[in-house]
Amino acid sequence: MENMDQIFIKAQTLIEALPYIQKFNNKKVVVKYGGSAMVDGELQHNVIKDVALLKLIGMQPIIVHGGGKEISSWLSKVGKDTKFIEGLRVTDQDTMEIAEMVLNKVNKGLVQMVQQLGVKAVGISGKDGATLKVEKKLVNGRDIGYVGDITSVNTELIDTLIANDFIPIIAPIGLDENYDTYNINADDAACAVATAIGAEKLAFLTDIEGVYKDPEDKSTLISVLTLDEADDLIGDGFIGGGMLPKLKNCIDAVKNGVTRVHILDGRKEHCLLLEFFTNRGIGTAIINKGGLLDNE
Ligand SMILES: Nc1ncnc2c1ncn2[C@@H]1O[C@H](COP(=O)(O)OP(=O)(O)O)[C@@H](O)[C@H]1O
Ligand SMILES: CC(=O)N[C@@H](CCC(=O)OP(=O)(O)O)C(=O)O
Repeated sequence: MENMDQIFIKAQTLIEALPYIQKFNNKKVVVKYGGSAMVDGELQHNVIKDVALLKLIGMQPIIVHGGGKEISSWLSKVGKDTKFIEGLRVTDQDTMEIAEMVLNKVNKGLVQMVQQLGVKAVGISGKDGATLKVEKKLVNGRDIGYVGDITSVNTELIDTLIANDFIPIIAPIGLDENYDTYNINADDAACAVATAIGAEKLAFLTDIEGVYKDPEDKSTLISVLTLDEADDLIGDGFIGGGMLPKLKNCIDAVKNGVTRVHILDGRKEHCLLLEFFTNRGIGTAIINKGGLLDNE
């Protein structure tokens, strides 16, 4: 049984959250939920509970999800090799079909979890309502298949869902001008959506504490990165794998007016609540030089 001290600490935590709850009331926040932080069911339920809480206390959360690990696992089950170039999956037609099936499955699984908590959610992909239009993305001039570069975001469907109290849950698939299906890096999709809807916050949940100068050395975690510092880290080759598109998207999001962009460890219980509602910032915040830190 809880003693009075423990109950008092809980009450204090709620009071500490009050100014943030007021500040973010009715504000749109995009949560990019990466496949690396989806690896077990309990973890997913915890993340989804936090997002549902954001909604119930008056914020407008939008989830953009990945599922890269699950796509790779299904590709290997059917005996298909998978290859990444600069953090992007080389996507031929068969890979596209499997990626779409897996992302739709992940999407509906997340919808199910939100609904189970008594909060309304609708799962869509970028194809629905032509939300995400793309053109073929070239990597250093190289064609890597059906990988889309977002050319426009039609926010009509997202806005309608928010206006009707649903949490939109978006899978990173888009259509090109010929209505062909394209695979979109989920970080690209989250950044484009956050920018288009004028989100106040964008939080990337991944499987690492934040950006490290040296990922092998846990003492090199960077808590705040200005845009110039982030550019330098990329230029100096400190950033690899899936962190590369993520950090590039953080830079773009800040440049395009999203004031608070964070990379958080989605494996850490309640990382969203800790970042949003306490003055103990966690993970890496990417800010404009001179920009306010999240919880200032
Ligand atoms: N400098 C760095 N700091 C942090 N992570 C890095 C860095 N360089 C490469 N990474 C890798 O990027 C990964 C995160 O990207 P990714 O696996 O695509 O996540 P998600 O599926 O959440 O989008 C980390 O697990 C880490 O291995
Ligand atoms: C083009 C491209 O790379 N698309 C990604 C889409 C899913 C994704 O980005 O998932 P995570 O956020 O879990 O990495 C892929 O096929 O893996």
